[in-house]
Amino acid sequence: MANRPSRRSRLALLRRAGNAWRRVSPFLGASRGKLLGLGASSVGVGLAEAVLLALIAALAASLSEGRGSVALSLGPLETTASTVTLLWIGFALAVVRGGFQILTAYLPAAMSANAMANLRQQLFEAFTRTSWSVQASERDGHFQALMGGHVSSTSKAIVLLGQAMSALLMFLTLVASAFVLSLPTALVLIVTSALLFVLLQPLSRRLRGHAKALSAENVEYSQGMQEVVRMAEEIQVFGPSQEYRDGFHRRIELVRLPLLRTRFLGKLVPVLYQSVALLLLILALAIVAVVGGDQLASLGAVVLILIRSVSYGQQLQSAVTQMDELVPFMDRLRQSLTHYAEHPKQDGAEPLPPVERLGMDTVSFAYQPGDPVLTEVDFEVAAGEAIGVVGPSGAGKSTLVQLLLRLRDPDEGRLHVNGEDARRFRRAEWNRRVAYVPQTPQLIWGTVSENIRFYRPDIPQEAVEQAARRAHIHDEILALPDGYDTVVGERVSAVSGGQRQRLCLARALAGDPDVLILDEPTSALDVKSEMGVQESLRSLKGEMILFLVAHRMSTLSICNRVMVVVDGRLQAIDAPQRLLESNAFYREAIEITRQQSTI
Ligand SMILES: Nc1ncnc2c1ncn2[C@@H]1O[C@H](COP(=O)(O)OP(=O)(O)OP(=O)(O)O)[C@@H](O)[C@H]1O
Repeated sequence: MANRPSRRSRLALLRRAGNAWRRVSPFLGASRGKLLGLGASSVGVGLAEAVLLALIAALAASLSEGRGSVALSLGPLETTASTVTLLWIGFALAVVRGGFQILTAYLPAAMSANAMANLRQQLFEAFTRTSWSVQASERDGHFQALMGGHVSSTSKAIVLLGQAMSALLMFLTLVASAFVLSLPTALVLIVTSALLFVLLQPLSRRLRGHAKALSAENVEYSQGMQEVVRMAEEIQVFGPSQEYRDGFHRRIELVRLPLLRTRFLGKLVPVLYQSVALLLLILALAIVAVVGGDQLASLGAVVLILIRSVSYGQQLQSAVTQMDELVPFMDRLRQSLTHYAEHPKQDGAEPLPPVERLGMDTVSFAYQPGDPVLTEVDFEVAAGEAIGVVGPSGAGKSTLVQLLLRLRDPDEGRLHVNGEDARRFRRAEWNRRVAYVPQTPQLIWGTVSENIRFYRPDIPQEAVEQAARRAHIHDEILALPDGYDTVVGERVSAVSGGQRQRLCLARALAGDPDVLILDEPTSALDVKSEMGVQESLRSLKGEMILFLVAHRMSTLSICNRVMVVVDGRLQAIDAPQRLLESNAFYREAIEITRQQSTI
């Protein structure tokens, strides 16, 4: 029973090493070859060093005694050579060791840089391939935190893994050399290292706990930071109140404490290791002196090997400790990658024919089980129709749009195109034929042309300009300082709100879609800009299926039919004139609009 804790501790050490390896190895990818190279170079360093140390000890002994030749004892190999020869051999060994050492510095750096680039690509790919429901459920800043801190922590862990492996192999090579030179020395080395790891176990465990808290707080902090940038304009307008400042300061404080604890313990463990190791060494040397007897001849080499081993042991301990700090970051990164991969966008295999008819068959959808947002929605529209979508706030209009865009799939029922289930068709073609202009369109940092083309290099410049003409923005683009080459972006005021809306309309039209969905296309616009967008839509009518989600009833003037969505149910879908008679919500909304326009 008495030796139970220490056995458990030793097992814990093995577990820690295994855990670290299990966590880092999935991120190694193509770097495994480099890891093998690193292992080989480390053994090279260790061997060169062991022989060099024995040589130095022998040379020092012979020089102090003023002899011209040196009796060298390397375990079973006993030889005598001139001092000059041994000096040359020593010189060569030092150069060889230096060469291996350069490799042991280069390989972890290369592994880390590759891992950082690969991980970012992997993460980016996983994020873009995952479903909209997963992307939409993440808080702002989560992905940025993963791409930033978590990826660099993981690549740092790879450097540490390399360093740990190097230190371990050098340590083992020295232990093996010590076995050859002196059995008691080797035993002392093994016992000392085991004791050190056991003694430092509790501290390491605490360090892992603090590091986990730090990772969680870091994600929170990044999310908050993201909000600071995203809401910068509103904050400027509303004024950064004390409450806002206090909230952010609290976030900064929450990171401070686990950071302090993690950093402190991270530094303390190696320092303690050094002190305890030196104490144990003195004890060990005393034991070697007592039991070593005939080994005392090689005492110089033994001392040198002990000191070097302590240093490698310390490097190993320090690398493992630092890896412990990084484990939570790697865990979170792996969990996110798995989560993204487990929820891929569903795709169909068949090519999408031109959309003649589009509709829903008794579609129901819920974000949370048991809390339906759409219930048994049933309709069909034909090519060329313009359909308005109205309903009170929170009725489910935007959700309906997301289903039409195939960003989300119905829980029950089906979305159908030309009578076929939409899920059968390839998503890439759907994305091209079913275009969308969101409520608050976003511009990318790039030229006007790049904003309209939007990463679809197959769209020629003529099509870009044609789309701009159809969106009634071509002339205004030509009036910009560099025309289509003018750089615009989220915070560049080169374009007004109305122009931005029409630029995004041009973006949607550039792919020559069969279906165009506009979410509140004019809600944020002034009257003149609204008229511009209305004009564009009027000219598009009949060319494609148009869905106009609208709060402003004036937007509906071009619609053949209007859908009224109330409490997630499609209350009616009919011609505006008929709805005036048959639908209370529609009649009331029109009446309010009329009253407002006569004010
Ligand atoms: N991502 C989401 N997760 C959970 N619930 C959501 C989500 N998005 C919307 N909802 C809920 O679904 C319901 C319908 O929202 P939706 O945005 O579709 O309505 P809407 O008619 O477009 O509203 P508005 O006119 O105000 O934009 C609301 O109760 C809303 O809170």
